[in-house]
Amino acid sequence: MQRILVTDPISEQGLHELYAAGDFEIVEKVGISAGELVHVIAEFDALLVRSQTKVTKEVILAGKKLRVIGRAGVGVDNIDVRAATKAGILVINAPDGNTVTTAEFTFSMMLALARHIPQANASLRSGKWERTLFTGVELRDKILGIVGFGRIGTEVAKRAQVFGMQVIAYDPFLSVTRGEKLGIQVASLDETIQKADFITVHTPLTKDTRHLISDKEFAMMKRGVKVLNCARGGIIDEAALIRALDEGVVSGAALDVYEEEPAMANPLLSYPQVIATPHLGASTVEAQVNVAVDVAVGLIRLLRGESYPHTVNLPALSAEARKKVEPFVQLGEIIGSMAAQTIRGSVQQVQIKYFGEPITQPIDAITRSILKGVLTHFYREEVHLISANLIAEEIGIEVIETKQPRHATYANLIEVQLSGDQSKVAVAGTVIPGHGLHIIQMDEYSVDIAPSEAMVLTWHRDQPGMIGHVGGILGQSGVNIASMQVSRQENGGQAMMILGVDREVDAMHLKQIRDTVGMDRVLYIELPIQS
Ligand SMILES: NC(=O)C1=CN([C@@H]2O[C@H](COP(=O)(O)OP(=O)(O)OC[C@H]3O[C@@H](n4cnc5c(N)ncnc54)[C@H](O)[C@@H]3O)[C@@H](O)[C@H]2O)C=CC1
Ligand SMILES: O=C(O)C(=O)COP(=O)(O)O
Repeated sequence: MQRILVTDPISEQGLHELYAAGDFEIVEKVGISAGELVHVIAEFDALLVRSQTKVTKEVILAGKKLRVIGRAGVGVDNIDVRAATKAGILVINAPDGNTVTTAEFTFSMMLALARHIPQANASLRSGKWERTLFTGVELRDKILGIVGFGRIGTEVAKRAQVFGMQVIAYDPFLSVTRGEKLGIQVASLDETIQKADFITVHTPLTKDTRHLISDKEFAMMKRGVKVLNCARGGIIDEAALIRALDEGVVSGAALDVYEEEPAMANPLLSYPQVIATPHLGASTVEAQVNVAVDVAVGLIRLLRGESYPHTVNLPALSAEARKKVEPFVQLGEIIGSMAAQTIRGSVQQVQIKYFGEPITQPIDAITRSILKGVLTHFYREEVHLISANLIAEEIGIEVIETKQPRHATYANLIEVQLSGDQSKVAVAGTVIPGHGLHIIQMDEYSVDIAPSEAMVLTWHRDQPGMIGHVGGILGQSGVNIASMQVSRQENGGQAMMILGVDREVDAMHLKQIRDTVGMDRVLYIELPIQS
């Protein structure tokens, strides 16, 4: 039975999905220490977290059976996604379930900031009646700068417009056309923060967004600006924010997230102009049910070998798309593997040429599979579809893809050309409906053979008796020949033979074949054929 470990508080409904599935063992260890997590993770197939659990490289390396990490929420910055990718572990999240909740929360913070509600509440409770001290500002006619215009940024903008605010936004993926449609101004980061009266950030925390708002940016802002961070601690540089508060550039800040959480001793908490909450953005009953159910369903589906749309480190495919692309994915791995096993020396470049039907498919899936086929032969650790691109990048293999709508002869064709320090090799294959996968080109040789798990390849002189001789040696070794193709460049010139065999050919008999007069090269290869 597959085992799922839950280490953060997940709504009952989400847990119910997991228990009700019936085919998993669920272990709840909320609040587990980092050390204990590293210790126990080896026993689990899946891990379910929110933002408290730090899924570090150590946890991932210790998770020998781990296949999926589920994040009940959006941000995955508490998970070492790169390490998970390299280990072939899928990371999934639940990005839709808490969008409105977090946008409503951000808006509540903006109103609270504009009207000093938390400070006034604390003042009255301490026995004071301070009406003039807490004079606020209207949101109407103010400019709201939104940095990061994804799901949450968009929902915040809609609410701001209803309050009569003008919205200006910066997001590298936000087009002017979309901005016009939504009635907002699309601008650069600098222009956004220069013009705004309120600035709110809604990007993920990445190496590019860490300290996106720092001293240089605060220096550009209007004096008296109010800033909000209900996205991730670290997008706004906290030390720079302190300086901006001290200098009076920032007149108020609303923070839900911190560079270090829990934020027990954060100096920003001592500033009366700062209102602060303990990472509550997604904490509504509704959002917690949504994200927990979404990610629980995702874990169940993926552990059962089905698909889930919100995969962080592997493009998601619908069941229908998967079915269509599957034959090309299989073909890709086979020809990648065949090319890798036939090249002499190392591989520096993988050139993939797609013709016809594959270009209408999610090609990333085929390319990953080709790389898996190539790298499995060279790389010391297991290569997965999830890790293939990253491993190729890390070991410095250049990957070039070209796409042609048509091929002169075949309705679909994939060619993989490997170039290395010593040689080059090209293998091409096609999928023939009703007849499966066919290898149709091996370097300059045209062939037509269905790939099989075990194959013998020979390069030799085209001369009488070669086929019989090789067949005889294989027969003596007890290896049955299941299929065969011979191809030559010219009569009496260079030729090659590809044989599908029923089992492995031992070294002694391979040497006998190799020693045949006129034989240049002999290889026994094994291909990743899926039954
Ligand atoms: N306080 C809380 O409890 C919650 C916080 N969050 C945080 O909010 C973030 C955003 O969530 P969603 O809107 O759902 O994600 P999203 O992926 O829909 O939107 C993020 C946007 O940021 C943009 N972006 C990325 N890099 C950027 C850059 N350098 N400059 C400007 N824009 C950039 C992206 O293009 C994207 O449009 C999450 O990553 C998470 O960290 C999310 C939910 C709850
Ligand atoms: O979904 C997100 O990114 C959040 O920040 C929510 O975090 P949480 O699940 O409440 O710890």
